[in-house]
Amino acid sequence: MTKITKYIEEAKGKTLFSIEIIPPVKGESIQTLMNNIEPLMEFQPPFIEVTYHREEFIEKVINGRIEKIPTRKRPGTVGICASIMNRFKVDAVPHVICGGFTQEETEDFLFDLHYIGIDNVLVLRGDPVKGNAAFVPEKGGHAYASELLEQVVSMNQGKLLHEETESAPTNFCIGVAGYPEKHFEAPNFQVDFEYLRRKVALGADYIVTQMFFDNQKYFDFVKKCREEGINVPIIPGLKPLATRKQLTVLPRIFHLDIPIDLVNAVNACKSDKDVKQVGIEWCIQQCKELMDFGAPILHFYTMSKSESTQKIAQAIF
Ligand SMILES: NC(=O)C1=CN([C@@H]2O[C@H](COP(=O)(O)OP(=O)(O)OC[C@H]3O[C@@H](n4cnc5c(N)ncnc54)[C@H](O)[C@@H]3O)[C@@H](O)[C@H]2O)C=CC1
Ligand SMILES: Nc1nc(=O)c2c([nH]1)NC[C@@H]1CN(c3ccc(C(=O)N[C@@H](CCC(=O)O)C(=O)O)cc3)CN21
Repeated sequence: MTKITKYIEEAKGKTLFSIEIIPPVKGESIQTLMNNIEPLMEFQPPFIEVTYHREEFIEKVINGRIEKIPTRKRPGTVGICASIMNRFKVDAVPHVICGGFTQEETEDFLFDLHYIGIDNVLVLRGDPVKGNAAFVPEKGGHAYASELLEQVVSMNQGKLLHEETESAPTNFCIGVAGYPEKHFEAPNFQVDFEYLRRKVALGADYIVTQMFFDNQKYFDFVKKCREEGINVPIIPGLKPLATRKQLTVLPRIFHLDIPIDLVNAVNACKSDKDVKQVGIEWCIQQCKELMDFGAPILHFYTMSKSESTQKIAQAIF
């Protein structure tokens, strides 16, 4: 399988299209997911990213006592990756997270990916368990994406956690997350930026950004990275706005600003059907500017729904 950085090199400046999907809720048909990916394949994404979802805790009454049961709402990241590679003949890029994994479990997980022919991973810390305010690392696991990244780099060098002898090296191309409007937990932009710098210094091959609705945030971020010697590709992450509720939900979850013109356009809408159209048009405009700027790839957070992304891709590719 091909490395993301190679796809970018081979495109020779042409902007590529990629998508991110989430595994289905357990019990839902995988066919629904495939039916949503299918219409986006005409835009030839070289890869599809697949998110990873950690356990959640549900409360159940067992023998008269309330117990917390760990359960996974969206299992199957590795299986979905394999399925996508088989069916669409594109690369799948799984998210690999720190949360819920010991280092040993991470090592085994990475071997599974390696064995099914995955050569790209997006290395993340991951979100806190649903309902918890703060991220808590697993005992014997990683607390930050940079630590997990070091483990992947070691495996690429044939070094395992506990084996004395050298292992056959893996060959992962490693992506990391970057935040044009800073990560929500970081005390300020500069502090967050220093951690990004560390991730790249340790061997990250490319950056995928958090979503943004104001291109200037991305332009400034890229400029800052280049000035500070971060020279890896910076892939913008885009989410077409789809509901009025997202005007408040997205800033709350992701700590990003929504430009006044977009807010006004959404508030002028009569229904979410109209909001969807506004979201599509806004995103098309963003994409055009990002292409002119020379963004290597436009990466869409589709949430496994194809409609808005398909319309946007039709307008720009
Ligand atoms: N493309 C994207 O933007 C994506 C982002 N995410 C989410 O992003 C969130 C964070 O993940 P990452 O950015 O991978 O985490 P990270 O480990 O790089 O950073 C997490 C937070 O810790 C801080 N930090 C990093 N290293 C530190 C250190 N050594 N000491 C003290 N503080 C440190 C950072 O400033 C940031 O606030 C997660 O919630 C993840 O699920 C998920 C999927 C894609
Ligand atoms: N902190 C964080 N966690 C993630 O999992 C994540 C990021 N950031 N940023 C990049 C991608 C994009 N992701 C997402 C996640 C959710 C929505 C979303 O649309 N959420 C719902 C609201 C969900 C809620 O109410 O909890 C929405 O209606 O917009 C979009 C992109 C997942 N990834």
